[in-house]
Amino acid sequence: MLSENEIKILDFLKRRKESTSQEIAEGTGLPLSSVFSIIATLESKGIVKVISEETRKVVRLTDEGKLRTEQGLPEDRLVTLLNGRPLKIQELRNALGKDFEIGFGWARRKGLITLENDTVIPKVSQYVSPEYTALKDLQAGKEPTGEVLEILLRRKLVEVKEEKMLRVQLLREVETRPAELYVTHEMLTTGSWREYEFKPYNVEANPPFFPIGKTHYFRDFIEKVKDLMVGLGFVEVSGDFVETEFFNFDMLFQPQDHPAREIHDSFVIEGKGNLPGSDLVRKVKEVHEKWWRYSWSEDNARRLVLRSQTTAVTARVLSGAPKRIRAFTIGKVFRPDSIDATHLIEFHQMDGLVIEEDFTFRDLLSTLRDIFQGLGVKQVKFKPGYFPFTEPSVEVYGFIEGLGWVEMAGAGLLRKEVTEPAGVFSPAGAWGIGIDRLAMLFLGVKDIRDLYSLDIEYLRSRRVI
Ligand SMILES: N[C@@H](Cc1ccccc1)C(=O)O
Repeated sequence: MLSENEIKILDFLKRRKESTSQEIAEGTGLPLSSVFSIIATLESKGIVKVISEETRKVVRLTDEGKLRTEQGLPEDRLVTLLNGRPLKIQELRNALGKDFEIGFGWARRKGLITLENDTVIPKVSQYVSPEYTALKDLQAGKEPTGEVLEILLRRKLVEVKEEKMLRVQLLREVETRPAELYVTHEMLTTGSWREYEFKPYNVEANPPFFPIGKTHYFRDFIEKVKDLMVGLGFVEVSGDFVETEFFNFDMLFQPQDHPAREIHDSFVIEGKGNLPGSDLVRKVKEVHEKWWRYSWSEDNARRLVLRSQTTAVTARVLSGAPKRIRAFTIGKVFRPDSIDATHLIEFHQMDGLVIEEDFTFRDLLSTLRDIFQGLGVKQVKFKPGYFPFTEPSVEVYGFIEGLGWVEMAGAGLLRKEVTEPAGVFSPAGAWGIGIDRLAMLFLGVKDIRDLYSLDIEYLRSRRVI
C-alpha cells in the first residue's frame, strides 16, 4: 500500500537508484519538507534506506528576491522606462510607485542616470544588472558566489540557509500501484469503506512547518498576570507614560531636589504638565513643607518625566479619593541605566492598591502571598524595606527552584502623608512588582532583551503558554 506521493518518489528513485532529497524534490515537484517525511515513511516500510545525512548552506531567494526575479530589479526597470530619453521625476515616480526610491538610488549609485533639476537623464539606453542575472541563474539552480552574493545578501534578495540533505537509496523495487485512500463521508454512509485498505498514519514523520500568527510571548505573560489580578477581584486602571513629577514623585512624598527623590533616576521630558485643580496640590505642598522643611515649588511639580514607577498610577487613583478600592495597573516604566542582560531602560511593573476600612499590614502580606501563589511562586518571604511613601515597608522575596530567594516586589501601607492630602482616611496597602524578572524566571529567559525581541525566528521558537 503506497500513497500517491510515495509512488512519485519511488518512480523517481527507480531511474536513479540513489539520490539526494534535494534532487527528489526537484524531480518530483514535491516540497522538500514533504520529501523528508515521505522518505521517513518509506524507510520505516523498509523500501528505501537513508545512507547519509548532512546539513549544508544553500542560497535561497527571499520573498523579495522572488518578486524581483519576476519583475526585474527597480533600477533595471527604471532604465527600461527611460528608454534612452530624459523623463521627469514625477512621471517615473508614478510609473514605479514605491519602487521608485530604491530604483532611483541604485541607478544613481551605479552611474546609470544623472539628475538635472527635476529631470532624470539616462546615461545608458539599456541595462540588465548583474544582480538580476544572478537571481535568474539561482532560479535555474546556479548559486551566486563572491561579490554578487554579498550584494544580493545586503539587498536582502537572497538569504543563506542551512538545509538538511539526505542521500537515499532504493532497497527493493516495489509495485507502484496506488491502493490507499482517505476515508470520505460517502464511504462511511454507504459502508463501502469495508472494501478498501487504508494507509496507517506515520506519527513519527516530521510534518511541514507552518508558522502561525500568535501573540508575543511576553505580552501573553502580561495577559496572564492581568487575568490573575481580575480573578482576585482587582480592577485594572492605566496611566500615561509621560507623567508630571507631581504624580510620579510629589504625591508619593518624595521631596523635590532632594536625595530622597533620587531613589531612582528618571528621564526628563521637555515642557510642563497640568496639576489637578483641587486643593490636593495645596495639601501636598503643606505636607512636604511641614515634614521635609523646604519651600515646595508648584513649577517643579509640573515638570514632565517618563514615569519611573507605575506607583504614579496609584497616586492618580488616590487623587480621586476613593473610599474603597482594589485596583492594579501593569505597564512600562522608564529609568536611565546601562543596558545589559538584566537591565533595560524600559521595563514593566505591576502596581496594586487596596483601600479598605480595616485593612491591616497582615492583610497586605496575605494579599501579596495570594498574588505570588497565583503566579506560581509557592514560597514567599518578607523583609523590612524602605520606600518614601510607605510605612511599614517590605521587600518581597520568592523562592525559585535552582535560584533560591529572589527579590520580586516592594510593598507597604501608604503613609498618611500620602493618603490624607488626597482625602483618603482608610488604611491603604500598595505594592510594585517587577514583571520582567518574573517573566524571565517563568519563561526561562536568560537575557531581558529577549523579552522585547522582534526577531521573528526567535519568537516562532517560543512556545505558546
Ligand atoms: N515603586 C516602588 C515599589 C513600590 C510600590 C508600591 C509600594 C511600595 C513599593 C519601586 O519601583 O521600587
